[in-house]
This record gives sequence, structure tokens and C-alpha cells, in this order.
Amino acid sequence: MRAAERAAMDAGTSEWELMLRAGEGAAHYVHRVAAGRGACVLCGPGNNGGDGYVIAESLRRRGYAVSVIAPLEPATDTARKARSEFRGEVASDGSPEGAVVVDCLFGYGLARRVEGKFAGLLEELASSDCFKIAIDVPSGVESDTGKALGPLPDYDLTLALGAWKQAHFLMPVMAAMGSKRLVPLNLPHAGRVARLSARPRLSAPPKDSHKYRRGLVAVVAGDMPGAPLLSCEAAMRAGAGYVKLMSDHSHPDAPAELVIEQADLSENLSDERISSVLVGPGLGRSDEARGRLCAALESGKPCVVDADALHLLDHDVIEGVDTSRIVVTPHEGELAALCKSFDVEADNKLDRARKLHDVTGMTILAKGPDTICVGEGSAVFFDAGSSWLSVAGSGDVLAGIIAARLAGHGEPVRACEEAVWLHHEAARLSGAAFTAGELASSVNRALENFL
Ligand SMILES: NC(=O)C1=CN([C@@H]2O[C@H](COP(=O)(O)OP(=O)(O)OC[C@H]3O[C@@H](n4cnc5c(N)ncnc54)[C@H](OP(=O)(O)O)[C@@H]3O)[C@@H](O)[C@H]2O)[C@@H](O)CC1
Ligand SMILES: Nc1ncnc2c1ncn2[C@@H]1O[C@H](COP(=O)(O)OP(=O)(O)O)[C@@H](O)[C@H]1O
Ligand SMILES: [K+]
Repeated sequence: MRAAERAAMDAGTSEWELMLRAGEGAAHYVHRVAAGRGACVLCGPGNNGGDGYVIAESLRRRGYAVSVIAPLEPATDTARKARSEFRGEVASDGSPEGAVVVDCLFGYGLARRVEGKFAGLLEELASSDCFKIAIDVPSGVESDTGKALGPLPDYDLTLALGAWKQAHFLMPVMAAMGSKRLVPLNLPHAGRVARLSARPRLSAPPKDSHKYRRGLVAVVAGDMPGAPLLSCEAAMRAGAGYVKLMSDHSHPDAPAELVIEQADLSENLSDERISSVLVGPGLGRSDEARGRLCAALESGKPCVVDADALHLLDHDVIEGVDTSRIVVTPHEGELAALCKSFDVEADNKLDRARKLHDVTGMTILAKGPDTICVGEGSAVFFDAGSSWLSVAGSGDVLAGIIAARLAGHGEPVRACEEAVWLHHEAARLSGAAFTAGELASSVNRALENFL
């Protein structure tokens, strides 16, 4: 963001002009929700506070009764200019009052814990029943990591300025932001470290398609039969032409269309027509399970590694394997286990996923309410999915969808993005308190909505 702003300024746009765009753009939203009711703006000492004075002046000109509370005087030239342009009263103390409160205490410049008067204001805001708007990011939050550095009220609306910051898609703050809107600043593109996943457009099989061209997914089963069956069901409904379960057990509950192959796993996986392999759900963690994981990886096919298999992965297991074809799908606990196995240390989810990708070359889909994908190219964030996805087996469904998408085109990051969207859409269609089986059986209806 700083680089983008610098590039805009090098190209002749002043910081003041950028602040005016930001403040006026945000004021437009504030006006729409305040609709003439009283507003209070909390201003910090930096340029986030500067935005606040611009918003306050814009509302004042529209005829609002605006109060401004600023515990400290502005500390930057541009914020001082914004302060001097505001024609209303500024108080250094007081409580946030009014139907709408606009929080401009800190933006991406927050560098340490919020304390004293600032923390007091955020606490008062948290307990107030006003409509709460955060400008750029909620003020008690580190904008690159989403880490809380101070009180975090539940906002009704967060207005990101110029571009999304990473915190907009990371827990815990993501859940406290209310609706999110982007105020455009028309900044020049200045490199990109992360992006928000765009809704994918999927297509029906071409006219001359056949089952193998749509993709043959091999799901490697282990000791527990239920989980891989969920993955198979999801893979069939996510567009794969053919799904085979590689298992040494009998599966009386398996659907008729699922082909089960027993005996030599390595030999079965050497079938050239197999276009992706999924290993992990229900695999177990025994030596035998480890052997099955190695067979899956040694097949050289694009591979999705999930669940139990994530506890078996280490440097030895991936030695000599083309890791650019592997997708791992850890939840928080599995991510911690992977980091331990690969000697990765980082104090937040995004950095853990990034470092794990750097060390191993694998594509990392770090799951949870704030799912992140790190693979080739920039990190990818997603809008939140239904919280009903927090049900046992939901990850098995996701893994099956990824395997199906991977079988279709072989691109790990693209497969993860498509799968997360399908998973979220299947959850939306399934309503409340669905089972993982119901989720899996909604995947084809979800797919239809992306055609
Ligand atoms: N640049 C641009 O072109 C544009 C930027 N824009 C806006 O600027 C925002 C970024 O502004 P910013 O960089 O001035 O930082 P900001 O978030 O206001 O805070 C820094 C100030 O807070 C202070 N401070 C920090 N932590 C503290 C603590 N715990 N407790 C107390 N104080 C603390 C810190 O003091 P210091 O650390 O220097 O002692 C400094 O004074 C951005 O989010 C967007 O809203 C838009 O207008 C578009 C154009
Ligand atoms: N609160 C939540 N909001 C949105 N998605 C969630 C939430 N909790 C879990 N999920 C999603 O549900 C899935 C759960 O996967 P996982 O933890 O592996 O479950 P399981 O091992 O039981 O299948 C993941 O895709 C995760 O992103
Ligand atoms: K803020």
C-alpha cells in the first residue's frame, strides 16, 4: 500500500489529494448510513486521523452535527492540513456519542499496542450501540497480520481505502469488521503480494468430452472407510469423469458408480489415465499408512494431501518428489504439525503458510474461517464461507473437490480457488446444520451456479 501511494505521489499526485479522495469517498458511505443523524469521528495522530478530519468536514458541509474527538494533535503535515481545513470543534476528551461513530484512530501505521485514552475510546465504542464504521481497518489491529493490538469492537461497516489489506481476510479481526467495502483511490498498480480470489467461471465438458478427459481421480483409502467415501462423492459431483477408490477393505456403503480397486497400490496408481490422487482422509497414521502416502507421491501425479497424511509428511517423504504438483490442505492444528516437521517458525497463519511453501515448494491451502492459499504467484485470500462448514467431514469434502478440479486441469492454485468457492457455495445451498454427506451431495448444484 505504501509502495502504491509512493508511486502515485512520484507520478504527481500529492498525499493531500490522496487523503481527499480517501476521506470524500468514505464520507459518501458514512452519509448514506447516517442519513442525517448525528455523527462522531474519532481521529488519531497519523494520516488515518487525517482521513477522519476530511470525513468530518465533508459531513459538516452536508449539514450534519459532527463531533470530533482527537486525544492527540496531528503528527503529519497532511493530517495537520486536514485538521486546519475542518471548520468544526475538536475535543481532546469525551465519549463517542451519536447514532454513527467513525473510527479513524489508526490505520496501517499502527505499530504497537493501543493503550491509554485510545484504548479507552475503543472500549467505549465496543460497549456502545451506535452504528460503528472503521476507516481503512479497525484501529486496534495490525493490518498485515490481523493480530489484535487493542480493543476490537464489533463494527457494522469497514471501509478499506485504495486496496484490501491482509487483515481484511484474516481472523480474528475479519469476524469483527461487519460489511466490507472498498473506497477506490485510483492508485497505480505497485506490485502485488496478495490478492482476493475472484469468483471462478467453470465450464461444462466440451462436446467431444469423455470420462478420462474430464479427469480420473484416485482416492487412496486407509483404515477408516467413511472419510474417503465423502471425498469420492464430492469429487464425482465437482466435475470428475471417473473416481476410483484404492482400498484394501470392502465398502458395502459405497455408491454403485464408485469403482473400488484392491491389491497393489503402486501398480494401480501407475495407470496413465489417472490425472490426480487424493490421500489422507481416513488413512490412519501407521507405517502402512506412510507406505500408502509414499506410493501416492511417487506416482508423480498431481496430489492432494489431507488429514492423517499431513501428520506423516516430512523431508524424507517428499525427497525426490516434484512438490509443485502437491497440494496440502491443513487446518490450524495440521498446519502447526507441518511447520514442526519442516522446521518452520512464524507467529501467524499467513507467514506459516508462506514459509512452508518456500521451504517445501508445495501449494498450501491453510483452511479455517480465514482460508489462505499460498502457491505459485501471490497469496490468495477468500471471503468468509458459512460458519456451518465447521462440521466433521467438511474438510474431506473439500479435499475431494480439489482433487476433481486438479484432475481437470492440473493447476494447484486454480484448483484450490475453484474448490473453496464450490465448498462455500455448497454450504450456502445446504442451509443450516447440514451433515458432511449433505454438503457433498450439494456440490453439483453448487457447480451449476458457476457455469
Ligand atoms: N499515505 C497516504 O498517501 C495515504 C494514507 N491514508 C491513510 O493513512 C493511514 C496510514 O497513516 P499513517 O501511516 O500516518 O499511520 P496511522 O495508521 O494513522 O497511525 C500512525 C500514527 O499513530 C501513531 N501510533 C502508532 N501506533 C500507536 C499506538 N499504539 N498508540 C499511539 N499512537 C500510535 C504513530 O506514532 P509513532 O509510531 O510515529 O510514534 C503515528 O503518529 C492509512 O491507513 C489511511 O487511512 C489515506 O489517507 C490515503 C492516502
Ligand atoms: N467457522 C468457519 N467458517 C467457515 N469455514 C469453516 C469454519 N470452520 C471450518 N471451516 C471450513 O470447513 C472445513 C473443515 O475442514 P477440517 O477442519 O479438515 O474438517 P474435517 O477434518 O472434520 O473434515 C475447512 O474447509 C474449513 O475452511
Ligand atoms: K481505523
